[in-house]
Amino acid sequence: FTYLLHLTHNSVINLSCAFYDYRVGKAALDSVNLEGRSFLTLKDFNAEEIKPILWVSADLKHRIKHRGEYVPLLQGKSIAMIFEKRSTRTRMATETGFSLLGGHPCFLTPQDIHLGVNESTTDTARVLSGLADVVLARVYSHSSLEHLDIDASIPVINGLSDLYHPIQVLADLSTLQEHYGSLKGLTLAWIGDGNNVLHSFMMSLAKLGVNLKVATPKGYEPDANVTQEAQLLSKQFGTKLQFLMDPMEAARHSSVLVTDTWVSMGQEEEKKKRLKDFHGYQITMQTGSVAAPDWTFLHCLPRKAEEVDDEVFYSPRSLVFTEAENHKWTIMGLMVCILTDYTPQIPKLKFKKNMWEKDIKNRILSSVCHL
Ligand SMILES: NC(=O)OP(=O)(O)O
Repeated sequence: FTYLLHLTHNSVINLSCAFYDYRVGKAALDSVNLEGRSFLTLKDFNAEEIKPILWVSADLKHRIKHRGEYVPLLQGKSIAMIFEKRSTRTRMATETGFSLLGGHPCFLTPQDIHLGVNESTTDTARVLSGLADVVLARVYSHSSLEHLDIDASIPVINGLSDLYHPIQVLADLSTLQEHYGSLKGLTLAWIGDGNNVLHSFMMSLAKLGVNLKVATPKGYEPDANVTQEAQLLSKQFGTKLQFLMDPMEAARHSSVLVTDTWVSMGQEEEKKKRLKDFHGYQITMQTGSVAAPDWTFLHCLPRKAEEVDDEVFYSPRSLVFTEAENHKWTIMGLMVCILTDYTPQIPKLKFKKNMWEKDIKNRILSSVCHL
């Protein structure tokens, strides 16, 4: 019942947000120009650059999915998609999204191209720069992306590296923006491995006013340099950042519970040890029982039951399938931002709640508590 009230409340707030800020038009995007930019890490993007990507993504979702419009913004453009590793979501999201916007995607695995076999990264980067408009690459080592980016004259997008997974976090931010109507003030609890997705959260959340609590087993903490950078960001933007070992402590009063695989691609040999080390980190309804009343669950997928049980994973709290779909709209939004000078048609998104909205929420919560 409490959750239903929250859903109703959020719908009212989202509706009000939709009519709140109507500064539509080129002026709103003019100060930010992302054309020609590479997207290797959210570390390189400030809040005023992240927000337009989310806005354009929401706009494309609205125009194409809800209004059924044809929006061929990428007509005549091609993307080279280099995948050193498997993918379901990123591949499908990029291929179908790029095509939907009128562009041409080319999927390239190490079996299809000379890169890494008999052609250098430098030469491949220069050749692709003449044949495509953008490269998206999923690589083992982040340095491969940096190398590609130095030698390519077209934008390079990180489709996942050992250090960051920024396009995943764009999908997650857009999912939370859709669900909560704003991001500022939320607390996200990361429970699990200190991996590339967490690193991308650490490089972006503070800039958007989101607090972060991280619970990892000993030995699985995030990268030390990323941690240092995140601590500086949290200080700069006045958000809370905590590193813990206790999953329940991380979940306490948090709005968003997030986990990911305990065994990433390339770590299969460590599986037995990892399953043992992560014992007690599974997200269940008991974890949720100490979270904020309107808590939700995210997982970038693919998911294993040891990380989150079925009860949470398939519950209304779980936003995972919207999150997977939003991978497509946010990749499309990103591509449009870096390849065109498009201006969204929907009202600018609102990333911060008004005081009166907070007041309504508090009143609803307190009346529920008195029932
Ligand atoms: N979340 C994610 O990146 O999924 P894929 O590995 O299927 O692309």
